[in-house]
Amino acid sequence: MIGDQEHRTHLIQHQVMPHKHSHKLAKFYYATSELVQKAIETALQARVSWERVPLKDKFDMWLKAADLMAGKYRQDLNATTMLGQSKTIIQAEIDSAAELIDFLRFNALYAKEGTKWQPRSPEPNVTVNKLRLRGLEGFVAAISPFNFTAIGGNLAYTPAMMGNVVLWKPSDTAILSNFTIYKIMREAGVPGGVVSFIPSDGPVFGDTVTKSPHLAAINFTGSVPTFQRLWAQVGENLPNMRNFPRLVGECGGKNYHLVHPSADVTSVVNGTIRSAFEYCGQKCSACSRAYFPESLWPEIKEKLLSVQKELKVGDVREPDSFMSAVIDAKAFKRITGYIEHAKASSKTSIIAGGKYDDSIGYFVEPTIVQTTDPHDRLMTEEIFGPILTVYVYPDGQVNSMINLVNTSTPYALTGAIFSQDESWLTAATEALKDSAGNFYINDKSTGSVVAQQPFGGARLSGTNDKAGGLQYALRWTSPQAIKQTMVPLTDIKYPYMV
Ligand SMILES: NC(=O)c1ccc[n+]([C@@H]2O[C@H](COP(=O)([O-])OP(=O)(O)OC[C@H]3O[C@@H](n4cnc5c(N)ncnc54)[C@H](O)[C@@H]3O)[C@@H](O)[C@H]2O)c1
Ligand SMILES: N[C@@H](CCC=O)C(=O)O
Repeated sequence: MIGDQEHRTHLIQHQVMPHKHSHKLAKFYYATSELVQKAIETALQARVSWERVPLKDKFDMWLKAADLMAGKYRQDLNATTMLGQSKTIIQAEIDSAAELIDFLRFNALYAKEGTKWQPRSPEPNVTVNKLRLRGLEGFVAAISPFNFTAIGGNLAYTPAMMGNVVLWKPSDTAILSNFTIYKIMREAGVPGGVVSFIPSDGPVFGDTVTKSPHLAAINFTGSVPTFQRLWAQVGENLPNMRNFPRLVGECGGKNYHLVHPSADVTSVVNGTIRSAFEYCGQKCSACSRAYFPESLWPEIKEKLLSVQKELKVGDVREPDSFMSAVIDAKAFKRITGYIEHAKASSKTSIIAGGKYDDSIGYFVEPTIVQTTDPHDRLMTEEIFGPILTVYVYPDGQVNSMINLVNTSTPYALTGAIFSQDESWLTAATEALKDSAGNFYINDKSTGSVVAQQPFGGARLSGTNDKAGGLQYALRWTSPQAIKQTMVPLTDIKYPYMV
């Protein structure tokens, strides 16, 4: 949707359940580069009137949208997320209804709080001295991932709330739920052209927006290679740009659970299973590598295996399914490639799961691998699937594990440490300061909540702009300082010369 118009182009995209043979849910049409260009022009025109809408009226629209999402459209959001993205009932609810509503309400609140602060001038002749928060000059390109419906809504609509116009490219595999958000926001009063909803091939969209001199910002969540490519393209096109575009990118992770010999085994087992396997491990925060002490390993192993056996992998419409199919054929191929690596390597053994089947859908068993090599690709590369790799260390080496955890991957998204020894917890928390943007103590590495644990990581995990936090909304403004006096400037002399 560009402005109020629906455009139909050559390439038809069907949104289907990751269960291959299930019904088609909807048809979408991919935008060409010319259409993306047209959307840029429409956005720039819409910007003029959108900027004039008072912030207070925008907040009212956002709160109205949140009410619609909590009320009459809650089932639509949840159902499209379940069927389109293969989320179980509970995983859809915490994402597309709850988290999205929180993003809308808390960002409005934080923006309101953030805009209260004003600079002061001690000069008696200065009648106005203030900071005006403007939208960015140009347009914002919001590029969202498949795995959280709420993230798509946040990437597009938080910049819009702060006065920006946005081109929103949803992920190919989350189009239907994302379009549902778009329609609700229109019903809540957001005018056409403020956010244009543009399903398109990634490179077609990325290449076009990064060539535009009017690109003001990219708000991206997805994988490291995609963000690196966009960043490089912006750099190449910088000489033609009117701005230095603001680049916000939240990317991948290789999230860890580091367990001390004093840890509570039940918390470790339950936290690790939930973090590694909920939504098939397709959360950027999912635990993918675990470090367990030799002394606790027999008990942890027995319990992990017994819980893993109980996890039902099935249709998302069955309430007792713990997880379902992975998102698409490409993901299935990537994930099963890691399982084949685990089978082939002499340093790894599969201790649970390991089977997969794409005859009726892209199903992969929750898989636990034990390795003797803490630098194996299974311990260092983002898999984004239901595979947990475990390294068992001699208890005496617990402190060298801290250094290993901190240095063996290029990521720094989430991590968790488990221990009942408070002095070790204090020392490890300090030593692991830069290893994770979201750090957990005796809790799993997933499950951040908007406004409770603002989310994002550094190193190659992203620019750490903390979605769901106080600063996020203000990131989408270009502040202007205004000073006014009505007293004539009568002289060029400095005060000490008078
Ligand atoms: N840090 C976070 O907050 C966070 C949250 C969710 C997901 N993620 C990460 O996202 C990744 C999974 O999501 P994904 O598979 O959708 O990622 P992806 O990088 O494949 O795709 C993300 C988006 O970029 C688009 N895209 C692809 N190529 C493009 C190009 N050349 N130009 C412009 N856009 C392009 C895709 O179509 C999609 O909309 C994982 O790495 C995960 O860790 C991070
Ligand atoms: N908010 C989510 C992470 C989002 C990334 O996929 C969590 O903490 O589980």
